Amino acid sequence: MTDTPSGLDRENEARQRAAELREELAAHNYRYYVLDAPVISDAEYDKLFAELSGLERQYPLLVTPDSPTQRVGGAPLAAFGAVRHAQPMLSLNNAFEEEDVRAFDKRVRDGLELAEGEAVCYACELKLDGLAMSLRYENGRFVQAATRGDGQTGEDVTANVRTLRSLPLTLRGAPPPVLEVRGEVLLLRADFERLNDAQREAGEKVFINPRNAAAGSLRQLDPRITARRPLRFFAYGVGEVRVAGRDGQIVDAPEDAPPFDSHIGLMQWLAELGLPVGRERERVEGADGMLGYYRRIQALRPSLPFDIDGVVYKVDSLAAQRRLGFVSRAPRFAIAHKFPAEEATTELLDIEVQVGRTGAITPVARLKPVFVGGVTVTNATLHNEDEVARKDVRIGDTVVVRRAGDVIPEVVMPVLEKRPPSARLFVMPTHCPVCGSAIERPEDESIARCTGGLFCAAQRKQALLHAVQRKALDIEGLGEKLVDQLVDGGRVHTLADVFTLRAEELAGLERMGPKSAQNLVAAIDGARTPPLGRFLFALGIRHVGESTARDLARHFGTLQAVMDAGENELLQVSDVGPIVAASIHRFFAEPHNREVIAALLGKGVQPKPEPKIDRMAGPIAGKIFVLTGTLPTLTREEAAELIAAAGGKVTGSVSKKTHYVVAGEEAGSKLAKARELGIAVLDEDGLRALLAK
Ligand SMILES: NC(=O)c1ccc[n+]([C@@H]2O[C@H](COP(=O)([O-])OP(=O)(O)OC[C@H]3O[C@@H](n4cnc5c(N)ncnc54)[C@H](O)[C@@H]3O)[C@@H](O)[C@H]2O)c1
Ligand SMILES: [Zn+2]
Repeated sequence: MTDTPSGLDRENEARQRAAELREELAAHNYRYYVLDAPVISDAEYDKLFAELSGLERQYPLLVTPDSPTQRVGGAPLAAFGAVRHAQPMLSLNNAFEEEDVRAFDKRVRDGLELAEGEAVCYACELKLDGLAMSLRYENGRFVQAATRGDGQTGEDVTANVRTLRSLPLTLRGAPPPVLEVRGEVLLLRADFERLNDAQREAGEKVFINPRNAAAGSLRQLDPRITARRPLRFFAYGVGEVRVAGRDGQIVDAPEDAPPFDSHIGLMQWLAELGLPVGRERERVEGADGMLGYYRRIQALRPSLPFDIDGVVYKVDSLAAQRRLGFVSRAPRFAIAHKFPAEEATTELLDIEVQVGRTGAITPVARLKPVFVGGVTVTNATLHNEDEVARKDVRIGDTVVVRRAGDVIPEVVMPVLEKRPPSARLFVMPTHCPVCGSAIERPEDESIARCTGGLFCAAQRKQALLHAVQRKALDIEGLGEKLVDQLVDGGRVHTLADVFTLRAEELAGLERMGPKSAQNLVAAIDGARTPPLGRFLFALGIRHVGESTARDLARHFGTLQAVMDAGENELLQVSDVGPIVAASIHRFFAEPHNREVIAALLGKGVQPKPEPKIDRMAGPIAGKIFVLTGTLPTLTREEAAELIAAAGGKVTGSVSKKTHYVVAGEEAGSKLAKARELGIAVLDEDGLRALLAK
């Protein structure tokens, strides 16, 4: 039996596998589209889908009409009335790699029979990650809303969609007799967080992601529930359109009487009718144009107010779109270029605990390595004990892991269907795994802490790493590995010891050569005169973040003055409340802390006093700034520091209270928001001019 399988055997095998895949995909479709309760990640689904498409390409006879590759979505839920779409609602083909985009451009050019040098114009859009919706307007009035369903027949969700505040019930301008608008219904990320908080509080099920929450909210049998969820709609196309023709007859658009002849023109027209249309739209030329757009949006993705799972490219000319036409389940003139998935499922191998700088014990999930959000993830935070219990995550579970933008990867939830009988509950250890001290959890707090304090090497290491980070003393080259060696070797006990390190002894350590040892000593020397605010931040006083530290420095002027301040004096500082004041006071009352500070001063560390400023003077005093995008010469921290030094305040998000938005290159949604609210927008020069006043 050394023969390779015959062609027939292989085809039989392929037939069997294709049947399996079809069945599996159909089950996932049902869970995803009908129940809004998927059990595998989109990336895994896409993999199965690609496997089936591959088999069907290889053995075209295996294609069945009911194959998921030939159809869209899932069957409509019978509880809703059925709506037959006047024009089918299709899906999109996917591109994952650059080559896929180039191949798409080639297919389009071939389809349009273009000559070598002729480029195609594409309309590029965000691929909104919500659910597809068709809205029907007759003579400018909203009459019906339907989900995509299986593409031919959708669910009648008119009563629910009527509750969307962002949707016009009457169109503006000169609406046509019949207009079917196609678009996406979604929840903004912030609204999703709020919704989940509320669900949690009410002890109800939390949603995996905004898409899932939007789908669940929309397909409610009780419109009053939908009404309470702030769903948004963004248009990206049309279905049936009938306009008044030249001689007053009602005709199909755009063939006979186009009020628009390009996709971009169409979107413009929809916007003029008062419909919310997607943002960040761009017209580009050729494959390079599309790929450039992809990169710009990828950079913007974390700062967008909603989830997107890619971008969509559409041939801009509607005449060209008609010539290209459709394949079974998707148009030939468009393609979705997907971003790396932000969610994936993997196995939870173990739950360990990490000890933080203040002794906080964080359960951390050890995962079977999984590719998510563009990187391989092996650990994910579980926040705290209550969170583990609330999510009901167990060791041995298959879990959904999410890594969005630069955020720390997080375990979202277990896949209960896949829980093995051997799955174990997590038990919070009673003693610190690093120093053996008792772990305690005050009754009214969610965080358990190691009581070892300075005896706990884990806490000392974290405290050191905190002190030397860029925003504090900024000692480059003193990383985790080195701190581990210095603390474990007994060479460094407190921050003060760092300032006694010599190049010769450092050079002997693992991964250190004479050159890097010299550099590190130079970096340590350079950190001897930190601004007082950074020095205070470096001390790691509980509840004292970067900006509070700076406020303290400004208010008191010198280290001694801060150390001597009573709680009442501390309360005079802006944003310092009783808890923070008590924490600061307690910190400086602790003899050990005073000793460390004295030792630091003894080793030549001299915090630079910051000029006291009168927050009520100067043009910027009391003004609220938001920074966005990349400025030509200043880093974000530098700009923030300049603003703070002049008495302004920098916050993270744009609201009505914001006075100025400082925008650099690739500024995203914050800039748009500023424009929307009519807030003054400055570039770097503008900021400098304001500061110079
Ligand atoms: N996890 C699961 O079990 C499971 C099951 C089924 C499907 N899925 C996921 O759903 C995807 C397939 O779903 P699909 O068929 O809806 O395809 P899709 O979501 O990948 O793409 C088509 C949809 O994109 C939307 N869209 C967003 N922005 C758009 C724009 N600017 N222009 C045009 N359309 C835009 C439309 O709603 C359209 O229907 C799979 O790739 C998979 O990731 C997952
Ligand atoms: Zn400990």
